[in-house]
Amino acid sequence: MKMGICGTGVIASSMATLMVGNGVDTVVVGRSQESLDKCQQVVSERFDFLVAQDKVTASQKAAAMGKLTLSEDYADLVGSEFVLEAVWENIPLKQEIYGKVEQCVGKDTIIASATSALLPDVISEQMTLKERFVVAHPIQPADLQPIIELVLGSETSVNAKEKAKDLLETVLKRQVVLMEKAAPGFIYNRFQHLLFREGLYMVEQGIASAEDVDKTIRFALSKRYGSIGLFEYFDDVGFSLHNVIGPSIYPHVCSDLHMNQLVTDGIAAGKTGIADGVGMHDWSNRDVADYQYRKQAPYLDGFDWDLPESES
Ligand SMILES: NC(=O)c1ccc[n+]([C@@H]2O[C@H](COP(=O)([O-])OP(=O)(O)OC[C@H]3O[C@@H](n4cnc5c(N)ncnc54)[C@H](O)[C@@H]3O)[C@@H](O)[C@H]2O)c1
Ligand SMILES: O=C(O)[C@@H](O)[C@@H](O)[C@H](O)[C@@H](O)CO
Repeated sequence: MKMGICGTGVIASSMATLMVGNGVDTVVVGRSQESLDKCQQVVSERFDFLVAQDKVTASQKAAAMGKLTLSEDYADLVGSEFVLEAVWENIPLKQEIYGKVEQCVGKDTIIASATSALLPDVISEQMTLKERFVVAHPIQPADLQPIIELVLGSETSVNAKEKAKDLLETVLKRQVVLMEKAAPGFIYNRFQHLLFREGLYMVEQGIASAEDVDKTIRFALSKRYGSIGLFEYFDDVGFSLHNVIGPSIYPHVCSDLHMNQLVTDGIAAGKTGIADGVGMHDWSNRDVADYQYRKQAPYLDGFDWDLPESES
């Protein structure tokens, strides 16, 4: 089995880890040797983490890394069953990438975008064979988090849908959520960005601190919906109470259609998050390594890759 990835960033690196970790011959196409080397380093570090967690042996890591090919040449994608585009969330760039990929792969190759929110019909509009295009939206940490949202374009064929779903489920061991209709942000990001917007709004309005918003999401909302479904609880409480409570809240939540000022101010000030040491939190006195571990920990029990064994 051969797959390809276009891009060398956060998602490309984690999806490359997932692919080679499930025995897939994987070609990562990047725009510079420097970015490709960085991608390979991140994949190696991902495996080092899994070795440290006793999920992968050093021999299995070596076998998996042996399935990773780095290239600046799209022609090396030839023979891929599935090519994932994971470049910047920029429509013209994505469309440029698809044009390059289509010149190098067969007509039955699935071309997928990892886009967080963009509509498949919009980003695939310049493609020659739109019927083989899908959105396959992973969720961080993309190599461990099992859910992947599969979003079809209006011209995506039934064969392409079935092939994409099968590859994601049987080869990459994902739990596929197949959208009934394409909608910007799909399911996950529509909810996540509502949470982001409202949390930012509450901090801006002095209603709550970033710390208390985090605490409420972590220890109340996530705990509840980590074991029961949103609508299971909705039915548990019953429509009548929601019918009273909901409308007493709705007029007071943030309904802005633009990004919160806190964020645009932070970008202007170079205070954009962990990368800058300060964002909604001051990371100078927070344990980033602990945060990164907590981000992965929930998925380690379910780790079930078909790891390749070393030939040696
Ligand atoms: N970061 C996340 O949490 C996340 C989660 C799910 C989906 N996504 C989506 O995945 C995609 C990639 O996001 P990311 O977070 O990995 O971004 P990133 O910034 O980490 O990586 C973007 C990559 O695009 C590459 N790139 C830019 N121009 C290029 C070109 N001309 N040719 C080839 N490569 C080029 C960059 O070198 C970089 O490797 C986006 O569509 C994003 O919305 C991101
Ligand atoms: O949360 C994720 O992993 C993804 O849904 C991403 O698409 C990404 O984090 C965006 O939400 C960032 O705004």
